[in-house]
Amino acid sequence: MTVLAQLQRFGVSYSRDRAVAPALADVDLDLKAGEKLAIIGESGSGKSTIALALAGLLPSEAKLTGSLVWPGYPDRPPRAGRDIGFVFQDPGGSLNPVFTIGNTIAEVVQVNRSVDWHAALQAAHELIDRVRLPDPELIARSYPHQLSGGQRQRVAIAAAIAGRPLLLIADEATSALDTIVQAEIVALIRSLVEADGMTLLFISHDIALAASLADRIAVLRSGRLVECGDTRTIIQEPKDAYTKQLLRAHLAVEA
Ligand SMILES: Nc1ncnc2c1ncn2[C@@H]1O[C@H](COP(=O)(O)OP(=O)(O)OP(=O)(O)O)[C@@H](O)[C@H]1O
Repeated sequence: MTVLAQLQRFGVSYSRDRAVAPALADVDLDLKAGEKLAIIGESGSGKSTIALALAGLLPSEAKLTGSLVWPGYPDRPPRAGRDIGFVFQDPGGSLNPVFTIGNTIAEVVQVNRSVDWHAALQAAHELIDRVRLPDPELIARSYPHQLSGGQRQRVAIAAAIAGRPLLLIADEATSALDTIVQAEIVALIRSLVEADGMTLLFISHDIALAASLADRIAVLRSGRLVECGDTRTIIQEPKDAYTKQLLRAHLAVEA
């Protein structure tokens, strides 16, 4: 597999109240083209910071160290919105409440695919169908508040893939959903990513959920990468004490 993005001794520090706080330090991580990579770790471990760095969306005051390169894109790194689609935890927050679902998705299509509004709306209906929402015509005319949380997340996924991205980043995309809807959304993400040959970065605090989807798992703790390997090895033969702790905590919750 070719490397899509490569982090080497990569670090990010945010300034807060004139103090500089490291959010990531010395991270060495390759994101391979076409893989499903999960990043797991507790709240504040730096997961979203990696996602924002890849998407070029870190705040301008963030201080970067080490390197982040896209070997296949030496002149222009992939751009968020078109080349990189994002799905966040709170679909309500990423959908404009006064736009219909159809207009929201069509706008993303139009911005990224240089088509007229009619074609963009048509593509929006097709995307609504692709994320397996019933009655695309009706959904397209609906507003976000008229949908359930799971349906809104499907819409957010449709908007995220509307620009035909090469990389989809799902940042705690299922955390606000109940277990059954969570499994449905994970299955949807998997099928879309595999059908379109996208690379997936799946960010979660839930090691079991990550294992159900990912080819590889990277474990972050306090801004440092403690372990990274293929999913089976991480789950069956974790090397790091923190990974073992995450697995034990999951088993305790299951019990
Ligand atoms: N814009 C910012 N300004 C200052 N500090 C920030 C900023 N964004 C994140 N941080 C800090 O950086 C650290 C890593 O945050 P990050 O959001 O990457 O972690 P996370 O693992 O994604 O957490 P969560 O699962 O809660 O979203 C945290 O200590 C956080 O408070």
